[in-house]
Amino acid sequence: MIDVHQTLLGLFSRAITAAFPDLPEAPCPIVVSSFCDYQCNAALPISQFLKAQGSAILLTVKVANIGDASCPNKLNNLLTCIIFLRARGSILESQLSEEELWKNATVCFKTGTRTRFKIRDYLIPVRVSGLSVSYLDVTGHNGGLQGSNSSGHQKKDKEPSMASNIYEMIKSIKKPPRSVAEEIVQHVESSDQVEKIEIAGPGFINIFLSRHYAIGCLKDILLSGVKLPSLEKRLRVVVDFSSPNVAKEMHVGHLRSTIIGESLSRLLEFLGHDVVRVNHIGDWGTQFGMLIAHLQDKFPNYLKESPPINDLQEFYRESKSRFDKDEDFKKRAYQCVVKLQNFEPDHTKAWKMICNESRKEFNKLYERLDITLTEKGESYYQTRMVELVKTYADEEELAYIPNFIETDENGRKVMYGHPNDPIPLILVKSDGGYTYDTSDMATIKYRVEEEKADWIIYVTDAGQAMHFEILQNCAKKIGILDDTKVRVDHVGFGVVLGEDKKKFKTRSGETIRLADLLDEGLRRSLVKLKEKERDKVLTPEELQAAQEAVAYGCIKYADLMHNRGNDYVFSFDKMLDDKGNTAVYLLYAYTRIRSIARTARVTPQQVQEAAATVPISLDHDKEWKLAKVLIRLPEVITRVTKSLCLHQLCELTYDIATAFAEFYDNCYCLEKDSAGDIVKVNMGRILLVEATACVLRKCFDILGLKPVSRM
Ligand SMILES: NC(=[NH2+])NCCC[C@H](N)C(=O)O
Repeated sequence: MIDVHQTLLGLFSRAITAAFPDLPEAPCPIVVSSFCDYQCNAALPISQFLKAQGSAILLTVKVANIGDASCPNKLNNLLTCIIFLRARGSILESQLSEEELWKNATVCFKTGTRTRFKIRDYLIPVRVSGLSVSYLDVTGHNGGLQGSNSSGHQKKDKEPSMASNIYEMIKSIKKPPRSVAEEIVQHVESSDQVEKIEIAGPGFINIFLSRHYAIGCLKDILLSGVKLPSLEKRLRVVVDFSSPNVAKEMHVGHLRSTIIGESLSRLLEFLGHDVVRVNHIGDWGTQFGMLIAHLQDKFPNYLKESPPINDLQEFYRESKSRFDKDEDFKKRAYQCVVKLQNFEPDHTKAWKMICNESRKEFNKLYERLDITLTEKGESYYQTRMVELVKTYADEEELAYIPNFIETDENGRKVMYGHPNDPIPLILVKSDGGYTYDTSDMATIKYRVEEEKADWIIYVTDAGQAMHFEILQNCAKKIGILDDTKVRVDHVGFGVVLGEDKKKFKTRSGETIRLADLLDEGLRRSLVKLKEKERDKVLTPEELQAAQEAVAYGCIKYADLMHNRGNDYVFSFDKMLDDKGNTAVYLLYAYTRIRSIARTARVTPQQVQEAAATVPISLDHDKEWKLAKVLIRLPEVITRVTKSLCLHQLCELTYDIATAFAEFYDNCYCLEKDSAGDIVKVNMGRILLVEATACVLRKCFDILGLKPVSRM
């Protein structure tokens, strides 16, 4: 499967270059294209809007015939445009906050010439699916397409002046838009994907996707699976996620990191990258001093006999309270840290025991949620931290290298990566100990130099954004990181809230144990299944598989479907609803799809044979609509690779399920006689159904949902 959207933009990019060879050799963010069927043209207000942003606009390419027609035609250009920007503003997503978008939207509205609407009244409820906004490089520079701005690699400083120059050039073409459009269309190479191109109104280009092409594409899916073209360059990607802390509790924040990190890893693996999934657990640091000291007191025989610590969190609380109250204990705790950091054998053994207890708990959770991770915690970097500090923060050595590190008024060795950084990175505490910063600095060095990472992704709560920003700045400054060679992303996420919109806690105000949360999910999903009397229909094995798929699937999906930057409200009631955008709805859609071939008694073998000979049926509107959603998968994957926002893939998955539901309601795959016996099987449609199952399964796989055939 290829990214049709990109391909079409490439096609037009080349056509524009051919039609206007004098346009300067520079990337020019110009074109807005919409994958949309509706009538309204959004060109004018979008142009105004983008021009105000300093972008040059040549023309709007409207890719018609893809997507759905849910956008009411009556709305005028202006409204359409704003809905459009709001619905899928990939340009805006990374540049403008929602608030700024609204500000601009209003400006746009005010400068428009049409009737005034109360924009907000119209906008919010409209769901415009199947729209995309992209930059198009007019000149073919950079191989034709300018990546979206969200990758962070764009040379932002050059852009505005370049864009306005180009804008001037474009104005100097001095042709009416319609003849500009005609000229461009004349230069479009013939393409498999395009059925026809029409010029509409004052000069909008409408591209109609070819059904023949779509049929071929779906047939490929049936015959060789959902596959993407091979990568230009396979990257080594370190995804640092989950990363709970030993002995402290693993909380919902870690759950989010685990879910998002796992899905991102799956997505990047699907693309063909070499993904290293790292669990950077907090298994080092001063808290181990008190834990070891407490272990020695509580289980003096620990070296001979494994201590029965069954509640590690309670153990942590006990040692913490001793540490806070008892000066002698505190002193001993500090000595233990020093011994541990010097790898003294008995202390190392005690430390290992404590870590093992934690690890058992973590692993149970990973197993339940089907998470794959390799542990390489903070402790792994101990000798590298020593080395790092020696190289960059040693008093004697400092004479020989540029003076990056300073000693602050508290006697800490600190470093500013950028003069604007509000706080420094703390490499060495006043007592000589290392910090979270020190270990992350040593880690980034290790990942670049030894792990040979091309891309490092940190998945943590948004609260750590500043830490990673400063870390990157410092790493660049001392030459550990070259950000033109290594891409670094902090994938931040918001807080999980309870239904009362406050921090997610138990009724009595304690942090929720993740194992309890999963158990509760299982309990509730079983209740739901029983309400529907599924226990009477399914075998015990099927029932259990459904129960787990629903419980774990709904927790994961509820997390992933929200824009990760926002806080989200954890509600079992909402996530277990079988109507609306939930895992339950999607899982049911999948079982329904699976049941069609089963009812028709068409075997997988027969599907394969038919795929090679019978044409897939795409004549009916609803068939066509479903097909168009299915072939958007590569486009969405590309987008998520840039934004690292998985809700975009959730949206597509939901779009597929709803397009399928419409198709299913309108198009019979089987014809039955009055006795209920099948008299005819529409194989062309069965093939479409099976292709839908393939694409949906791929989406499920990335999102961590387990498809079940019966539920
Ligand atoms: N390299 C990193 N800093 N990874 C993230 C670690 C997350 C940390 N253990 C926490 O619980 O907040």
